[in-house]
Amino acid sequence: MQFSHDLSLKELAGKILTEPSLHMRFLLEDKTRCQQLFYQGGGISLDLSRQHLWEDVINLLLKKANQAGVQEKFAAMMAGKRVNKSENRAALHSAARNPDIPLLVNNQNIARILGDIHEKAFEFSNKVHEKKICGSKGEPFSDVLLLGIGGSRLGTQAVYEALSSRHKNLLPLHFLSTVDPNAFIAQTRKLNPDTTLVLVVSKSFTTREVVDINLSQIRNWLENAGLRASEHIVHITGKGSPGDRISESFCLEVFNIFDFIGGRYSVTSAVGSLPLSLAFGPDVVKKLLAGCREMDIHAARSPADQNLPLLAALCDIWNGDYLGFPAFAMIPYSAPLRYFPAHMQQLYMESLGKSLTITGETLPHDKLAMFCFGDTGTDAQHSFFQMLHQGRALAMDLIGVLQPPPECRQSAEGHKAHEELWTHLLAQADAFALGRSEGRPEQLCSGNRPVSIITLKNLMAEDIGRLLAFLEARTVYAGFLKNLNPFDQFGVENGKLMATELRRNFSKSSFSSTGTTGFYLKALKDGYLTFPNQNGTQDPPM
Ligand SMILES: O=P(O)(O)OC[C@H]1O[C@H](O)[C@H](O)[C@@H](O)[C@@H]1O
Repeated sequence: MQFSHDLSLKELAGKILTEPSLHMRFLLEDKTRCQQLFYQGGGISLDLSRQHLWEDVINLLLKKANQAGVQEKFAAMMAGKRVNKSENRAALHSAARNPDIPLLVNNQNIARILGDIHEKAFEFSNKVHEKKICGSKGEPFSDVLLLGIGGSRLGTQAVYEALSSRHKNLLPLHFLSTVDPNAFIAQTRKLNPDTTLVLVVSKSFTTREVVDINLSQIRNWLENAGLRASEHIVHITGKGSPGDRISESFCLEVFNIFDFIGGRYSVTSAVGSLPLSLAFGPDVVKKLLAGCREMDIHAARSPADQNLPLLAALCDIWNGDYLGFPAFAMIPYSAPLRYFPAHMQQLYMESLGKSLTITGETLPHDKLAMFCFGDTGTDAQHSFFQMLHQGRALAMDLIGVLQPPPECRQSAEGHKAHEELWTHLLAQADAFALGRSEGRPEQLCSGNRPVSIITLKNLMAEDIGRLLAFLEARTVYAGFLKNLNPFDQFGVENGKLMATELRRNFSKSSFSSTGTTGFYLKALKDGYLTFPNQNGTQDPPM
């Protein structure tokens, strides 16, 4: 790429979109380039060869990272500095996986405090498994129902599903998040209240859906079955929250989480360690934490040009801010990873969905973070991939798992299925990159879509920990590169405030709310029988 010397990232981006010789199909012919863009670290690999990258671009991106001081900021985060400026808090999710290395913040060893809570969770889980803690009728627990939403549910569910494929499930976990009564009915229908342990996970313990509606429905469900609800309910909540200051007559046990670990970063706090140790036993959780720790160390200590989460974040900045891709799709070619895209949606978009920098500048529209969405392969190929091949171009993350499930060792069909899965992953990666230049006009594909391939060795707890911590560190690095605060979420508050006002109107039967909102409130108040209409009059009952 001779001409690229002395050009800025913006000028290079302009060339990429107009210069035919820079099409991915030519870049991929350069084997040395491909080797250089294949990275390993923290127990995973990251293949950036199908990105619009070559040495000069990488160097300019690394220079940008250096100027922004992102590695210093990352180190400050891990050391407990108050990197969450708007809330004046530290962001110490990494301390939750490193209990043996003291981390002193305000004369308190935070790592030990978090480690002791894990120990308490492990002890509690062991007692449940040993049937020393049972339901109020004396029956051993057979199921765990987790009430929680957003960061208090998504990460744990993603990890639970992933671990279920390789680790023995001692107790099944069920999840109830939304306030929709259909969800409550569907979940409780399949559970026996006598043998159900309920974990209420809410950092604030003020989230209406969880602690006001679903928890009271669950209490009634337990009490109507003749049980003492308090002996079936455990709180996982913020230190000092309303759920922490509760008397023993209300719940069996309280496990604390802290304001220095945000919800979407909280899987490796008690938010995940208690449900996951109930589900798989403490040893599996310890391995999950060890996998996270390995990636945390890689993310904190590797030089920038070998640092996988930082390189992935730089790629996000390059694709979004310079090349103008509006979104990236995360596609795990692995059914057990099916909830990771949902977890990443919250992690990435709640962390980076902001337009004001830490220093108060407004980001221009074309510098806002990309959307993130996803689904599993090969299913996604048969739903929305058509658009990605020939419609609006996006960036893609394809995630593959090297080793097939152990059951496949004895089965030729199983091996064949695993190879077929990888064939699809690689075929899609190449199809997005190379496109199709021969055939009828409607068959042509322009290609040149950026794709990263992330590979895990297996789906053991350590592998899942590495992936989890990689996604977290990549998100944090992207936030630091954009000079955003990746740890607050004030936008979410606005919807909550609006709901408070509507709830008030609803209870006063006041239907003068904005626009058509009053029509809906009235229709609901009228007994759910009619569609809302403009006149406030009733349509005939359905
Ligand atoms: O754990 P809770 O306090 O119930 O909060 C649950 C969720 O609430 C809000 O929607 C926040 O935006 C999320 O970050 C948080 O994870």
